Amino acid sequence: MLQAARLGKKAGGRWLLQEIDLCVEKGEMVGVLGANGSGKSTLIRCLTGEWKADSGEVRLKGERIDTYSPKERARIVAVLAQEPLGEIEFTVEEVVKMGRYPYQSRWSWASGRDFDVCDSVLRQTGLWPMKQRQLAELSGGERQRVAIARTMAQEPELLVLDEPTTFLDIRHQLAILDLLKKWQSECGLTILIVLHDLNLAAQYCDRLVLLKEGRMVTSGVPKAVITRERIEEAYGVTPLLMTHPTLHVPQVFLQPAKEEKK
Ligand SMILES: Nc1ncnc2c1ncn2[C@@H]1O[C@H](COP(=O)(O)OP(=O)(O)OP(=O)(O)O)[C@@H](O)[C@H]1O
Repeated sequence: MLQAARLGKKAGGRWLLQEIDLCVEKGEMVGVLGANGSGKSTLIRCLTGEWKADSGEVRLKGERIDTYSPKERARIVAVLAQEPLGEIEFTVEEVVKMGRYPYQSRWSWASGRDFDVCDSVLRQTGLWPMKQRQLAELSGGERQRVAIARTMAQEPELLVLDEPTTFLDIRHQLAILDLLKKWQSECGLTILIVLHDLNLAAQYCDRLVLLKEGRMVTSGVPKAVITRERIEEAYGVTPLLMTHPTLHVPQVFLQPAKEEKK
């Protein structure tokens, strides 16, 4: 579905990203991890064609990403950026309908299918009861759910999300990740997701990619990536690791720095 070879990005006279080789297979959920400033958003921007790479290349379904028109690309890839939706003057339903723009031409606005898809997405995301409300009236977490619903209405083959759970409480974090997982298994959706929560990443992702200072430290199944050595290397903290009692994936426990004995 998505492939990067020796990908690099430069800005302000330095390399933000270097030598990234990555392959995301159809139907996989791949998590991108790394400390603040390690290059996760830069990687996402280059992989989705928002930024042009300065070295290497990105291929989407075998074709170079820069050969797609924006509308062609939007029928394959939906992106949920890190910046939340602002307090724009639209209703929830209107924002979700914006997700249908790649399927509409100048001459044909919304069709019956566009309405059906939007209704189904509003119901699946629990937004149906608030569909007539103005976005400006919603909480940050509710607005985030609307943003996710808009990407779902786009019916992409590849969904790219940059920290989608940031503003959500634990119930809504799980609800959104469960919804993504259901969508992945029922429709063969491919997901690339930046997550700060290592435990959720281990629970939901098939594979993980760990970045440090713009380079890939390691990639692989959660058990291979979330190890004491790798976490220490990437984040500079020493975690306690245990295995999740039912899911059998690694889980990270943090501990305060020990005070020196006087
Ligand atoms: N347009 C830009 N010009 C110059 N430097 C940039 C630009 N955008 C990002 N950077 C720098 O590139 C590095 C990686 O930034 P990026 O946003 O990709 O990190 P991140 O891993 O997503 O961080 P966070 O977890 O804080 O969101 C940072 O040092 C950042 O300051």
